[in-house]
Amino acid sequence: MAIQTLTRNIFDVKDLNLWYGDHHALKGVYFPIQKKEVTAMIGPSGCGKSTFLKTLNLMNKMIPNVKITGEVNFAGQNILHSKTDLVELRKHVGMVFQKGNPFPQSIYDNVAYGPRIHGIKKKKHLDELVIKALMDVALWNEVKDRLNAPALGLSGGQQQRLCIARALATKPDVLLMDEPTSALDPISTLKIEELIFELKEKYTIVIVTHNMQQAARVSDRTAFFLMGELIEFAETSKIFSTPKDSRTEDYITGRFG
Ligand SMILES: Nc1ncnc2c1ncn2[C@@H]1O[C@H](COP(=O)(O)OP(=O)(O)OP(=O)(O)O)[C@@H](O)[C@H]1O
Repeated sequence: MAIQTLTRNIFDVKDLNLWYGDHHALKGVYFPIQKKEVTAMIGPSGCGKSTFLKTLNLMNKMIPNVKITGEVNFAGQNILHSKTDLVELRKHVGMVFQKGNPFPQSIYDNVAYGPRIHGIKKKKHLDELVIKALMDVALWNEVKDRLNAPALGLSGGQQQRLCIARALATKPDVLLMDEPTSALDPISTLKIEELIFELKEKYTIVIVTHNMQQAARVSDRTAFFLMGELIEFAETSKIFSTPKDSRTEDYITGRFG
C-alpha cells in the first residue's frame, strides 16, 4: 500500500451500505477523509458511527451475516475486495477502543505486540519502537522504570495511552478511535485530547465521540450520522455554528427526538 500516491483524501468511501442480517445499518454513505486531520463522528446511539469506523479497517467483516457493498478506497484500493490482506491493512489503520484493553502482559510486551506480529524480532529495533511509541503518547516518563510490570497495573488513563502506543508501534497512517475517553476522568480525558492534537501532525485520526464539546475541541471536520445515514459533513466550526441540515442543528442543540 503505497500511500504516497494518494491525494489529500486518505480514505474515499463511496455509496457504502452495510447490513447486519436484515438490519440496514449504513445507507449509501459517501465520506472522504482527509490526511492528517482529525475527523469526528457524532450522532445518537445506534446511528452507525462505530459500524462505519470499524468498516475502515474491516473489523466487522468477520461478523456472521454482515453484508457490505460500495467502495472503501484506501491507498488507492477498494479494501472491500476479497483480496485485501487484513493484517497489512490493520498495520496501516490502527484502532483504539472505548475502554483501554491492554493485554495481560507487561507494558513492554503490549507495545511490542504489533511489531512482533509484523516480524520484527531484534531487541534493539523493538526497544526503539517501544520507546518511541511510549514517548509519542507522553507515557514514557511514567513507565520507563517499570517496563516489565503488568500493563493492567496502570491507571485507566495510562492504560488508554498505552493502547494508543500499542496502535502507534506499527507506524500506522490512520488511527481509529471509538469513544476513547468515555471511560476516563476529566484529567485523563484532557490528556488524551491534547495527545490527539499532537498526533495529527503525523497521523490521520477518525474519532467517534458522544461528547460534542470534545468533537468541537479536537476535530477539524465533523460528520453527523442519523439512522445509518451521513446527514452532514463539514468543517467542525461550520457544523457547530451554521449547520445546513435542521436535523444536525436539532442534534447539536440538544433538541433531538
Ligand atoms: N454485531 C452486530 N450485530 C447486529 N447488529 C448490530 C451489530 N453491531 C451493531 N448493530 C446494530 O447496528 C446499528 C448501528 O450500531 P453502531 O454500534 O454502529 O451505532 P453507534 O452509532 O456507534 O451507537 P453507540 O453510540 O450507541 O455506540 C444499531 O442498530 C446496532 O444495534
